[in-house]
Amino acid sequence: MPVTEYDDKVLVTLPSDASTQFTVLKYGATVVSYKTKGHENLFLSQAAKLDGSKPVRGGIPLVFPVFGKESDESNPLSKLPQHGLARNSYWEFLGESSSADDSIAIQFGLYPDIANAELTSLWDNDFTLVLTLELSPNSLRTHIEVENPIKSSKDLKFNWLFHTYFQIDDIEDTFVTNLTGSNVYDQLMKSDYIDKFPVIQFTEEFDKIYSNVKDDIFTQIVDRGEVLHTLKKKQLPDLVVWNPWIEKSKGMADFEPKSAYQKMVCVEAGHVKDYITLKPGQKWFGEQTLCEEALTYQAI
Ligand SMILES: O=P(O)(O)OC[C@H]1O[C@H](O)[C@H](O)[C@@H](O)[C@@H]1O
Repeated sequence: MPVTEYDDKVLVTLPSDASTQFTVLKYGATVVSYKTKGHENLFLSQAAKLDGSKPVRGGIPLVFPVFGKESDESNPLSKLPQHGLARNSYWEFLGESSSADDSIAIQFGLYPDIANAELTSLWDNDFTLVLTLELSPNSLRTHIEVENPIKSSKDLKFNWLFHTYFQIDDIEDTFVTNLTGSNVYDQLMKSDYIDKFPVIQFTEEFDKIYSNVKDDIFTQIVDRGEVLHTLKKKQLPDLVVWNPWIEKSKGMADFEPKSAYQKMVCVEAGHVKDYITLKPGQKWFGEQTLCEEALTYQAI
């Protein structure tokens, strides 16, 4: 059975090989597991809340309409908590959207009348989100379409980000490639610069936004020369790279075991350096694909 719906989640398996599969919670439409031939690609904290009591610490949480916290109090988005309301709302499961000979896709929708009411009361905007999750033998494609409904009375301004937690073997043997030459904003140092290093390595807490990364660049997570994950994207110009390291891990109650910072890295594709603006009736889409590619160095 390629698509199995439960009360709180949906399990999707590849028609030709059930060990290639993903599981997505209806809460936040959060993918919490993505396995390729039985191998788990995503990190999920052992203390992650999967009961809808708080956003999931792991998998692929969805960030909308704001990345981080908007500090300008004149901006209505400043009323929302960090990373907005998509990851802490129950989405509507819309069923199977397509299936080819060896791929299968399902969709979820989110709109104000089913979103987290406490948060939509703080941010009074109309929106229609349709998330498509497509599984193929060697990839998981996540596609988001955002619409400002024609009946809306105002422009829709928003960020979007797939907050992907990748599982790795050892953070100190891991690097992230193909972001050399990008504009970087270091969220810890609060500084902007051009990245000159050939690869990203990790020796401490790391929290940087790489911006204006072209869609033909694909980012790879590499462990001692072996490519663990490849991320491709469309219409998502920014990549956030984050590892909480020791102290920040200690400060997150839902991050367990505390040593797990060594087993994960977030590489998050999004549009976060400025807001996308849609007039009533307009649509936008963004897409990421987690796939398998040989080690490929691309000059920026
Ligand atoms: O704890 P959360 O709200 O899920 O945020 C977790 C992390 O998300 C992103 O990676 C940000 O760049 C980090 O600054 C933030 O700490």
